[in-house]
Amino acid sequence: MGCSPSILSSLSNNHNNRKDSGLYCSNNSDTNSNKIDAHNETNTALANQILVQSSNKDVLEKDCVKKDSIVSVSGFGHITHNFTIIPSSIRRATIGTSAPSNSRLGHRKSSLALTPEEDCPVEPTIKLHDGKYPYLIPPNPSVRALIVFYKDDQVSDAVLRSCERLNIEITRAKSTDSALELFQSPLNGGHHLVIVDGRCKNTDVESFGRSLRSSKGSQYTIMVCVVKKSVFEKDDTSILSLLDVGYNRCIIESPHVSILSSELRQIQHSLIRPQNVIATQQALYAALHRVKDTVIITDDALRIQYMNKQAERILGMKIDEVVGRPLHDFINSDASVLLSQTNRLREFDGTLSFTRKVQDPILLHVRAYPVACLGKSTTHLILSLQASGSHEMGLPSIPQAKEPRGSLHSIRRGSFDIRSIASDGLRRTSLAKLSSLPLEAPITKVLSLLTQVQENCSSDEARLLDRVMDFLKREGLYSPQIKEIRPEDPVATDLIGALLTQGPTNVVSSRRSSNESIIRSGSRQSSTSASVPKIKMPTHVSELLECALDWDFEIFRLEELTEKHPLVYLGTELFRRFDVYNTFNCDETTFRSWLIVIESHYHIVNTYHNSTHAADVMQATACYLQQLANRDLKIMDRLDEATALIASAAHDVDHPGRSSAYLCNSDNQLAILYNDVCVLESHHAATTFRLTLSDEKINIFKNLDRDMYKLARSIIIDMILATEMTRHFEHLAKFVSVFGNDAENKDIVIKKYPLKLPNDEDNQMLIRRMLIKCSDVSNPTRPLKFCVEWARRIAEEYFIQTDDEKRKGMPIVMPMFDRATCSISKSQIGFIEFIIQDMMNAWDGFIDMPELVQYMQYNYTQWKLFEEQGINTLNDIKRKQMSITNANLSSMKLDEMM
Ligand SMILES: Nc1ncnc2c1ncn2[C@@H]1O[C@@H]2COP(=O)(O)O[C@H]2[C@H]1O
Repeated sequence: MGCSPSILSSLSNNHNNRKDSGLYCSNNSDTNSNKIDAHNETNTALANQILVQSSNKDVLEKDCVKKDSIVSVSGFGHITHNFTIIPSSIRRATIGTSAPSNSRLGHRKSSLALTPEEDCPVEPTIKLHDGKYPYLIPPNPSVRALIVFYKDDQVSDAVLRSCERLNIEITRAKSTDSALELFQSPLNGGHHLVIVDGRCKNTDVESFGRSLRSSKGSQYTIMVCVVKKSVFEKDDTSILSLLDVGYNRCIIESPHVSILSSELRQIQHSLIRPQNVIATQQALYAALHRVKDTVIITDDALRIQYMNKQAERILGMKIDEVVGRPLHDFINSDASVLLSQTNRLREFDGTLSFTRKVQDPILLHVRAYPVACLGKSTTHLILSLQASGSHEMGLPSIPQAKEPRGSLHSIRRGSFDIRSIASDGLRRTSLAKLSSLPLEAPITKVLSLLTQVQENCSSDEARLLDRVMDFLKREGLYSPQIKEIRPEDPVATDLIGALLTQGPTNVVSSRRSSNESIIRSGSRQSSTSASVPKIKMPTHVSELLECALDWDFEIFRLEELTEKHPLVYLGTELFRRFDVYNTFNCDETTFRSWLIVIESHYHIVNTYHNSTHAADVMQATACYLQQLANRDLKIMDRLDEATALIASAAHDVDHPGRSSAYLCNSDNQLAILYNDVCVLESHHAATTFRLTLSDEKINIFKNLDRDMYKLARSIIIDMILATEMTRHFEHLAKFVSVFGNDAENKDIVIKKYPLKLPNDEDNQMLIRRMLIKCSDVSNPTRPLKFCVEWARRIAEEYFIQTDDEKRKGMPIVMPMFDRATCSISKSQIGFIEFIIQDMMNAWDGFIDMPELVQYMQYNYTQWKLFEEQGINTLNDIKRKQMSITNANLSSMKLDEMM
């Protein structure tokens, strides 16, 4: 005889599930139901991820009681059920609390609530967390059944008693008409289960089934038909017909409660619960369709499965036009990084250009979250997109200074306050003027497109676009986006504010044509005739310099041994080790003379910004270069190495021991010369070239041909300017957006670099900038005794500036850096937290020097300890230094320190 009843019914069940599991939310999902073959479990798990990972999650959580967060979803019956987005915290808190098991009529619980309910017959213990993302608990409401039996007999009695046994809430109907009415009742309809007596010849069970299935909201209802045993025994097609009209299951009549109970239990587990899950997933898609984020979901083969309304708007396409098509069809930039990251279940964060239907391509900031719903490899990719340039949401906000501190020095207030710059009319006129010029910058094009969009959108959307355009009109789209500074931490606020406050400035780009990566010999002969005093390298100095490439190099010992001329000695050694003389086709004497002149232009009286700092930065640079070379990444060519060493040696030359802000406040000539913008770094770069070119004897560039000189010059200038702290977050953000920000990326970098980066001059520039930045502020990542000494030196220099400002009645750039009151420990904690930590993590992720992070973490805990112990002033620090020296902590091995 044909198939067994359960096989037949499960076939039918699959069929119906497929029909009902469209990814669209609508009150009649049937229209769209065949478009997407959604795998129910997969989608449910996927939906969990969406709820959790939506970048609007916070908003959703905050707004959970607002009307906006209630999304109507057609659920069981044609009553529209409210799906309330419950904050995960609340959701978790409700787990395990008991809900009344049989909440009967009147107080009907939402069948789609995301909280589990206690009357689950055999609720398996559900793990809420897989370590990374919480799971969604499938809803398990008490089941409500509509029992349609035309007369009472042993079978109907057994059905009713079985329902009772299983705590199934029953509504009875004695005719198909009244059954339909009950099912469609707004108050009590929309049952999970309908059991129909199919034994009576006179009733048309098929047409009842059809009518019920066409009732709104019946797509999740399980329909069961009780038939005579003989129907199965005869090879008759009536069972198939019943299944085809929408019954999920046909069961054989039985007067035995035990048989029927077990049938019903199976139905509950295998049919009703999955339907609940599908309904919940549907609700999530409904919510997703309305969120303001732009969301696209693909399957593992990167075929688009879903995009929400916002994505439709941005790409100018309807969901029907994209579903099933490869994501590549819509991306017209290199998506290999996205692929490689997400294939490895790592998130991708970057910018890609997307094709649109009619308009020009659009640059979108993409966050891609790979999700593994089944097994361990990616099954879905969730893409959250934002118009590039408006992704300040993802970046921390600028700290708000409590009070303005002097003209240029307070942190820019309310830089995110949005003002409409011009009225609509004005804006259009000026754009019209601009577009009549024979020039067009990409940003002008973007603005004019946005203005066009504004004409056809709602006033809310137009206001939002106004904000977007305001942002786009600002200079420096990557300007500092600073982590919020805790208001109770005034020392950190002061320091970070002073470091990061100043208008951004453009950095010279250093493009190199592909055939220029090898240094050609210059035409002029090297000048060996210069009368440079020979520097004798005393034995103890040369012994010390054997460790010139160790991260715990004794820089202060060198300062002492060389009577405060460490740069000449260390520089000569490092130039030699990196074969810079050959790279520049220039003799050692010229380089040594150059070092002497550069060192002599560092101010010996500065406690921090003196030539020992320059030597320290050069040494850190050399360590990084060596590490890159050791890893054979071919990131830095010989010119890169030489210019990096030169830039770091000269990066603070002629530093006056006062900050740029001080120079601006005091109308210093340098501030006048550089218009208050990037004053010190511009001066260091200019001084480097002025000194070098002023005398052939020290002109280390003299043997480079013109092109090579220009290239070297642009790299050096760019690197020196990159040490300007006001653009710290900009450089970091760009670096992280290309190379990621954690150690997990180390292997990716190794693998991708040789393939992807050598020709990519922009990326090369990011690495060079990051390299010098991480050298410039490497002091918190050095062994503790060096770290403390640098902190003491910078604090002293800050104090001297504050003393000076007070004496001259000038605005005080960092009022907290007053020698009488300042907590040096606090300043170091803030400096590490806000400036150093993220940067060093990202750099270690790229370069693979875990000691940087280990020392940094150790030093950080020590500063915390010092703070607790009340070690704050210079004298306290000096005392502490003595004990550190006695304990000789710096010579401890890292693992002993941890
Ligand atoms: N340990 C530190 N504590 C506080 N500020 C620091 C420390 N190290 C470096 N800095 C600051 O970071 C700045 C980096 O650029 P500069 O060398 O011009 O000036 C530096 C100091 O102002």
